[in-house]
Amino acid sequence: MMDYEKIKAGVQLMLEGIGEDVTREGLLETPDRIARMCAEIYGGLYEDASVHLKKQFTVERNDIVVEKDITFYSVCEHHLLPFYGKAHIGYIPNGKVVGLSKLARTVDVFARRPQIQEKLTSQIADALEESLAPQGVIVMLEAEHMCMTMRGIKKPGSKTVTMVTTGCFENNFELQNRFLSMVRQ
Ligand SMILES: Nc1nc2c(ncn2[C@@H]2O[C@H](COP(=O)(O)OP(=O)(O)OP(=O)(O)O)[C@@H](O)[C@H]2O)c(=O)[nH]1
Ligand SMILES: [Zn+2]
Repeated sequence: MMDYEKIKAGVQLMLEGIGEDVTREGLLETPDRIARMCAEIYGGLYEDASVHLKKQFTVERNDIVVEKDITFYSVCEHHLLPFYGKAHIGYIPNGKVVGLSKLARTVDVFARRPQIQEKLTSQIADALEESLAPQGVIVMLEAEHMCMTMRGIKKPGSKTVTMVTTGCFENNFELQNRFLSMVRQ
C-alpha cells in the first residue's frame, strides 16, 4: 500500500527545495493533505479493473454499445500535472455486456495513476478486451494536459486525442466512423 510517511517527507523536501517555510501556518498540514490526496488520485494503482468487469449480462443481439463523455482526471507521469477530459468507449458484444457504470469505473482505475494518455487509452481497451472478449473495442480519449498549458509550451485549449481499436474495429473505418458519429451526436 501507499507509504504516507514517505509522501509526507517528500513533499516537505520539495517545499524546502523551492525555498518555502514549511513551518508557516498555511503549509503545516500540506504534506499530510497531499499524502491523503495521493491515496485518492493514485488509488487506481491498487485496483484491478477485472473486479469491476466480472459481473456480466447475457444479450440476444450484439449491437454496438457506446458510453460517451465519461469525464476523467489523470496525472501526467512526466510532470505530475493533471490531464483531464472525456473518454468515449464503444464495443460490439459477443453475447455478454457489462453494467454501464463499470465502463466508467474501468476508466477511473487506470486514470488514477501516473499516466500518459496513450497508455491510459490502451489499458482501458485491453481490460475490456480481456474481461468481456467482445467482437471489438474502441476507446477514444480527448484531454487537455496542464503541462502543455500552465508551463512549458503554454498552449491552452490544445487537445490531445488518442484512439485504440481492437478486433472488428481494427482497420474497419466504416465501423470506426459509426462510433465517431455516435460520439459527436
Ligand atoms: N506522448 C505523451 N506525451 C506526454 C503526455 N503528457 C505529457 N507529455 C509530454 O511529455 C514530454 C516530456 O518531454 P521532456 O522533453 O522529457 O520534458 P520537458 O523538457 O518538460 O518538455 P516540455 O514540455 O517540452 O518543456 C513533453 O513533450 C510533454 O508534452 C502524454 O500523455 N503522452
Ligand atoms: Zn506532462
